[in-house]
Amino acid sequence: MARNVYGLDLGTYEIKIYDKKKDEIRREKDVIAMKDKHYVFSTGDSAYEMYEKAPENIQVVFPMKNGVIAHFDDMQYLLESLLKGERASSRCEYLVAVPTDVTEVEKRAFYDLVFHSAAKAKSVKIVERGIADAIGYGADIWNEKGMMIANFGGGTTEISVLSSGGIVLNRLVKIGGEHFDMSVLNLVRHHRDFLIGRMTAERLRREFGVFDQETNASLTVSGRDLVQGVPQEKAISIGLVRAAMKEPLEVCVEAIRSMYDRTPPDVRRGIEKNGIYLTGGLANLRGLSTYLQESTGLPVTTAKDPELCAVRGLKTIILNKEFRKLTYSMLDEDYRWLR
Ligand SMILES: Nc1ncnc2c1ncn2[C@@H]1O[C@H](COP(=O)(O)OP(=O)(O)OP(=O)(O)O)[C@@H](O)[C@H]1O
Repeated sequence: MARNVYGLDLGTYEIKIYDKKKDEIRREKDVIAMKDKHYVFSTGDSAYEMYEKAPENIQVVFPMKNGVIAHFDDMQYLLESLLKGERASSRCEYLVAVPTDVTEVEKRAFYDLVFHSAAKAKSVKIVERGIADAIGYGADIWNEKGMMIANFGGGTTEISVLSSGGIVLNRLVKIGGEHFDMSVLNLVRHHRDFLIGRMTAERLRREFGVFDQETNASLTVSGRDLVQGVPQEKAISIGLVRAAMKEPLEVCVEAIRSMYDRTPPDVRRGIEKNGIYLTGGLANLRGLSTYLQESTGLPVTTAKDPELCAVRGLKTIILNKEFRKLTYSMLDEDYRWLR
């Protein structure tokens, strides 16, 4: 049987898989629900639906934390269940996008995860996620002499400066959608004595965004009044949500600024011309590009379906031989030299 090739973008919030044989991209929440800490109850989107609603004996676990694998066994189970049907068939090839600014051990964990999840993996190749993102964005990575990609994801913000097909600078900031949501949740609790769930905080963040829009808008959400201790509905103002997002946003902007300052002058000229390319699901956040443009003074453009940029890049690499040299195996003797 002909072997299949998969492209894997294992995100903190969502797993995206490109299946070459079917020529389709699948996505599933990176979540697993365990019953009594031992038995898998559900995985992916259905497990995410249970978050904050499940009975006490069901624990909803997020196997990735800040862009790296935090619960190896859970992640392995999740990946196997997403790739089920393939284990018994022919030996498959895998191309995995990994963040650059992580330790060797964390990077190796991605490799081991895929190699041991799919029993018959013929090969597992790695590509830096910043590169996959740039290719998925549609950038001419071989000839472009300077570009900056900022991937705003669920648990991280990865900023990469690329030139002539390689990464010049990269930084993984451990702030993503979940930190914005926790910040909203905490501010609402302190200012209104009102406890909301993380999913409600996400809803508020998505609704209000970070820029534009009328300033006296509000959204009524359910939660628990901490003074009376009873469930209630309260209107949460846009001002409170925006105030909560200010601090994490500023950390990301500061990281972009400092990377830009460290960029070599010739590469900088390219960034001045092209501006910043925004990718990752959080790039959908209303007003984010305008906010970044105003605070960095650089032009900013958002990718189409920004959360799928990296996996689209994996697809392009898999389908085009010329991109293969951007990938490497962690088994290569000269792996360290390659970095
Ligand atoms: N339309 C939208 N508006 C606002 N936020 C959104 C929207 N769509 C997705 N998001 C947010 O994007 C984040 C997920 O993005 P993405 O799928 O790129 O993350 P990930 O790749 O799983 O995480 P990471 O890259 O940090 O490992 C979530 O926090 C989600 O709330």
